[in-house]
Amino acid sequence: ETGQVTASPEQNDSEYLSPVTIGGQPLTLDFDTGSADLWVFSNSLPSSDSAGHVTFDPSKSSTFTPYSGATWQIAYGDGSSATGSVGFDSVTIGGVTVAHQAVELADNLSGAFVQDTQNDGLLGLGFSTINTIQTQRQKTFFENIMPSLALPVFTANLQADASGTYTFGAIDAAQYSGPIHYTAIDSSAGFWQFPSPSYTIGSNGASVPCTTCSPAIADTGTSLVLLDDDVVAAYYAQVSGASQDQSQGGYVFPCSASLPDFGVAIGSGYTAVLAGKEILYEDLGGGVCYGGLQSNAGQGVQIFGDVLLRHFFAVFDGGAKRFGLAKKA
Ligand SMILES: C[C@H]1CC[C@H](NC(=O)Cn2ccnc2)CC1
Repeated sequence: ETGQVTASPEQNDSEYLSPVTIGGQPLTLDFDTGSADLWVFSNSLPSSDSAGHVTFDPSKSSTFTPYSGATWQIAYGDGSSATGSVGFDSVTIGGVTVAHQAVELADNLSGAFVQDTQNDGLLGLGFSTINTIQTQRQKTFFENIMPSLALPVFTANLQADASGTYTFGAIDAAQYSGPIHYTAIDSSAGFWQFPSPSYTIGSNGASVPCTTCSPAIADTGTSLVLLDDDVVAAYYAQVSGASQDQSQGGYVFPCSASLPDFGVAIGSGYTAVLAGKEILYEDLGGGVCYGGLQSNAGQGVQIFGDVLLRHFFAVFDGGAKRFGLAKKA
């Protein structure tokens, strides 16, 4: 079987939200390849937290079964967090159903989630080695559905300021053109992780090999591209007027600045290039703009988020354990 759903951007394309049905109840979730928990706003949240959100009410689902005693707690790279209880229910995405999916019910969450009222929770598409359910971690939707899919894959075709697509079980030829450039992934840390041994700056920028470059992860749940400090410093050294602004939390530059192209190696065979204008992430006002490339704060992994992914067709191959990028159709 195969399934397909829309991926609708929030402001600044900061995240993408997709429709999911849980126990017959429709919710809108952020599909996140950088984590492995499926959690939802639930009716056990105080109304001050759930106001404006759609909440899942297990008592209204005829197929929900509690996982008594199980708990979960997650913290994300942006400092947001959530905790709660667990049950199992039927989860359907684009017509594809997992009958007994672990569904994590939030009964406490951080302010960032409360304020983001279009988001009713997250659906992790990473590997279940990093699922946070205790005392027995549970599989992701993709791991559960994989054996039933025509192909053991899902693809992400995110768009800039427009609705895109997640597809499960097929690599839709209508969504890309030319070759898919694959790299093997190492899932041992729970991520779609691969080496990124070089980068390029400028339109005919020579490839700069970096033996010390941290491995990269493909992370649909992160808005920006978060790079090793020396790489991001090398980029903004080429942007006149750029500076690190602690109050804005990263590199800013005059909105009128000329931005060089930037390319990152996807494994050792392919460099994914972003046009300079795609590095302008947000206009902060007063002629100051915030960059889409920022530091990973020495996390030892480079995080290739939506600023990169939305310019390509991305293939997450769970069967062959590989990740690929292609030009969009
Ligand atoms: C080391 C990496 C750090 C960044 C992590 N990504 C996220 O936290 C994405 N996310 C989801 C909700 N809010 C943010 C992935 C691991």
